[in-house]
Amino acid sequence: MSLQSIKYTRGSLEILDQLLLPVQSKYLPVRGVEDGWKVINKMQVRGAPAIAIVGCLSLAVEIHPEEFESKKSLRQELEGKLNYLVSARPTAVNMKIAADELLVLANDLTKDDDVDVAAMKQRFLNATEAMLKKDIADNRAIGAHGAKAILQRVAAAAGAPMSGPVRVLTHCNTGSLATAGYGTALGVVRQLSELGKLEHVYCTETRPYNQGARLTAYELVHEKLPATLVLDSMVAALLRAKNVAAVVVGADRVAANGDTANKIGTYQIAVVARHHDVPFYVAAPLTSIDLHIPSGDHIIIEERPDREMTHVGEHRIAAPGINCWNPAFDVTPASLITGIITERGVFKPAQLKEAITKLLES
Ligand SMILES: CSC[C@H]1O[C@H](OP(=O)(O)O)[C@H](O)[C@@H]1O
Repeated sequence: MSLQSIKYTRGSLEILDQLLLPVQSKYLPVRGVEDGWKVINKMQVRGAPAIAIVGCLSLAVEIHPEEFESKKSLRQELEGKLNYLVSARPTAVNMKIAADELLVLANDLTKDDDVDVAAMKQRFLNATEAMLKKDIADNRAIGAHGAKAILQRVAAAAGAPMSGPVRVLTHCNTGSLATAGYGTALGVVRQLSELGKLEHVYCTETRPYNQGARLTAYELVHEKLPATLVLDSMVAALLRAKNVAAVVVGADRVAANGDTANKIGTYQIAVVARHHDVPFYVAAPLTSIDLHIPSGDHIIIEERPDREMTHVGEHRIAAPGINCWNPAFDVTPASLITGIITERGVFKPAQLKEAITKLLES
């Protein structure tokens, strides 16, 4: 069993085909941007951070063997292919943010007379490769901030100086299979476990792609964490019966006001959590936060093929001819979010824009 979603050395990229998990662990070669776009669009690799990393590394492996006649021609190639990669899936912002940052780098290097075209290509390759280590470091920081925030919140609610082990609920897959490693919301779960403070983690099935049943359960079993799979329809009954201390989920795009687009079903979990007075946290790196949009109303929600709902593999489970609505994400309003856990700290939605702006300026 492997939890490494991405295998990369300079000139070579492979991704773990997540459509085959948990039954088969198979790596696919990604030889360039066309392959990168396809494996992202087909969700053979998925997860907001992993999408950006695989997209950018697919460009890196494509340009690695190429010689460019000028910096201008290299920059033009980079811009066209980065924009193409952004189109693979519209909701997660990470690929767009990565593309914008790499284009700023390409423009700066184009203008720098002390940098020749070979050096410019090397600098670009270095920048894409740095995303792998940075993502894992960010996730460990998210895990630490998130575990501390949840334990402090639980202790305060109990009027106790410290919290004992807690039960948490998570949705979809936000672990090593959605990132370069460790995970975001699942990174918080891992950190709680490392602190000896994880009594139990519940993961939802997450229909129709079943990221929870197929991927999160795979990760949790692999690491022998105390975990139980629940159906998406069980969340209200779970929060009523099982003393869940907190909900922690991932994000695909967080708007400036804290509204958060995440896997379909997240919104109704947040509503149920509010009804049961269970704190609801979003765990997301700064690379998932889009300060360019004021609210969740501006987030494009990807709609995916009906077949993802009507079939499980080759087996039809829905009546032929029935209409389907298959949005891959929904938007949870900031009013239902207790805190947004990032690698730079935990922020209330109302604090987010000012706090992140200051961090980005510093
Ligand atoms: C850290 S992954 C963030 C996010 O991405 C997943 O969506 P998908 O599986 O469609 O790529 C899910 O919404 C996770 O919460």
